Amino acid sequence: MSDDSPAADKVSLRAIARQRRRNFVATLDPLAHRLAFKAVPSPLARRIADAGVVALYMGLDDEAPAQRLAPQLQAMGKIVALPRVIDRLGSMEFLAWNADDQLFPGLYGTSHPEPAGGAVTPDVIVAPLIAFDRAMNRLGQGGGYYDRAFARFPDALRIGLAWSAQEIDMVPSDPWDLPLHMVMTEVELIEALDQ
Ligand SMILES: Nc1nc2c(c(=O)[nH]1)N(C=O)[C@@H](CNc1ccc(C(=O)N[C@@H](CCC(=O)O)C(=O)O)cc1)CN2
Ligand SMILES: Nc1ncnc2c1ncn2[C@@H]1O[C@H](COP(=O)(O)OP(=O)(O)OP(=O)(O)O)[C@@H](O)[C@H]1O
Repeated sequence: MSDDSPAADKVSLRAIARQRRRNFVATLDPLAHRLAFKAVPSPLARRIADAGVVALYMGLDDEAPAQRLAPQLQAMGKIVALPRVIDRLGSMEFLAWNADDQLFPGLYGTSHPEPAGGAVTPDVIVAPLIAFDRAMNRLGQGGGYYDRAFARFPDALRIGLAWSAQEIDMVPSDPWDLPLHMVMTEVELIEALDQ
């Protein structure tokens, strides 16, 4: 693989973008951090009006804390789900979750709801990311978990959640990468132009 392949680009971009995210979160005003990502903006609420199941994720480290959207989504009548990593090869399922349900430790330091309830089909997938661009490309952890979930649930609305500092000029795109429909940051909601 040559050094200018998208894969090599992605590896170096991940390191740069993770560092930028870390610096941004470390210097963010604590009150601004505490208030971020708590409310579902009205254009998003309208867009997901007919959705039954919304998949969030439990924010790790400096990730945008998607779980904070859960109470409002539940008040809107949505079933909230969280991912469970099934193996180290990229398989993941989504499990229904109430904000007060216990979580269990999973792979890669993640935590997930009790699997006995069975997997659900998401109408909306809120995805973590390392970086995004205005063309709605998403750079993830590199495990291909969300790429595969997007491919498996092609009708789901794909929403990236990120701190504004995670925007970069261009995320290299591979053939399997599906663009996001929306990106929500602590300051704006970005919608794909063609949807
Ligand atoms: N909060 C949160 N939950 C999530 C994800 C995520 O990015 N954030 N995932 C998003 O996919 C899924 C799996 N999580 C992952 C988390 C970390 C790595 C990781 O650190 N990968 C290494 C390389 C692989 C390895 O260590 O074997 C790396 O990027 O250096 C991979 C997947 C499901 N749940
Ligand atoms: N739909 C798919 N089916 C099978 N493999 C896939 C699919 N999408 C991506 N992959 C594989 O996943 C790997 C990681 O892809 P990539 O570097 O784009 O991850 P990412 O989008 O940054 O990470 P993630 O989706 O986990 O957050 C690649 O090796 C790719 O071949």
